[in-house]
Amino acid sequence: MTDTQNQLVLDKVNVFYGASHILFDMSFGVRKGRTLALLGRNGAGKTTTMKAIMGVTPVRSGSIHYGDDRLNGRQPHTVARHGIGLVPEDRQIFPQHTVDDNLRIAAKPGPDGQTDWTIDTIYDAFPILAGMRGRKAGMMSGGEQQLLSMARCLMGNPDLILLDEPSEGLAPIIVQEIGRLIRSLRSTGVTIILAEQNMHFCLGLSEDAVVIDKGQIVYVGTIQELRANQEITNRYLAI
Ligand SMILES: Nc1ncnc2c1ncn2[C@@H]1O[C@H](COP(=O)(O)OP(=O)(O)OP(=O)(O)O)[C@@H](O)[C@H]1O
Repeated sequence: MTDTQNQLVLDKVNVFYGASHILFDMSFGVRKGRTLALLGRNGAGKTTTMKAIMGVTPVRSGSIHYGDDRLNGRQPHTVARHGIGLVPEDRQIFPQHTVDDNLRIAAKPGPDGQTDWTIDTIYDAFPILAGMRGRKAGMMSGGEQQLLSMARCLMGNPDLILLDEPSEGLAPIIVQEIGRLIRSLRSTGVTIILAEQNMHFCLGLSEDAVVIDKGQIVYVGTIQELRANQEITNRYLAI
């Protein structure tokens, strides 16, 4: 696999929070149109990796490239303008606004002017949201808010989506719905990084996998090879 096939490349990325060294020489690539599972236990550094890509958390050394563009050192809104969308772990919806307003506020064309996702295509893809478009977001269940957060990200017509633990703490029925959505997103050709603690959730959803532990990469390969690698799964993943 050469770097030219990669849409996003992290090369020896180091991140600190104050004096604490959090990510250590993190290097991996994500290929266009593929889904990569970013796996690791609680506190392994998955969210920090996503925040570093988005420009929310500064990178001390190393580089993050998206195609030919260097992302590190750029502001989050500039990274977003390149076509990268984050669905954050804490969802970041506007609780006082309706579902419809939450979606309309997030509407913008993608980096090449594409507008595949509109309020209508979103409601087609997210029938649960269509049924509650007038409801205040703060009055929705956690799972419904997670769907809204994903839908808000799509309203920005991204080429690369960072999904931070979308299944965490949710009822199985909503986890299934989120899995269905990720599968249908994949069929649109979008690139996805899916941060998860749960490898099994990622099995039918991703081709590639990176496992991190204490801010260091301990596995890069396919998810099927990872599944068969008991040494890594037992040691670094909560199964
Ligand atoms: N703002 C912060 N200041 C200091 N340390 C932080 C901060 N945010 C995270 N950390 C630490 O950085 C490490 C990585 O955290 P991170 O949230 O990236 O992990 P994670 O793999 O996403 O885990 P989780 O599943 O808990 O979200 C942890 O040790 C965490 O305590």
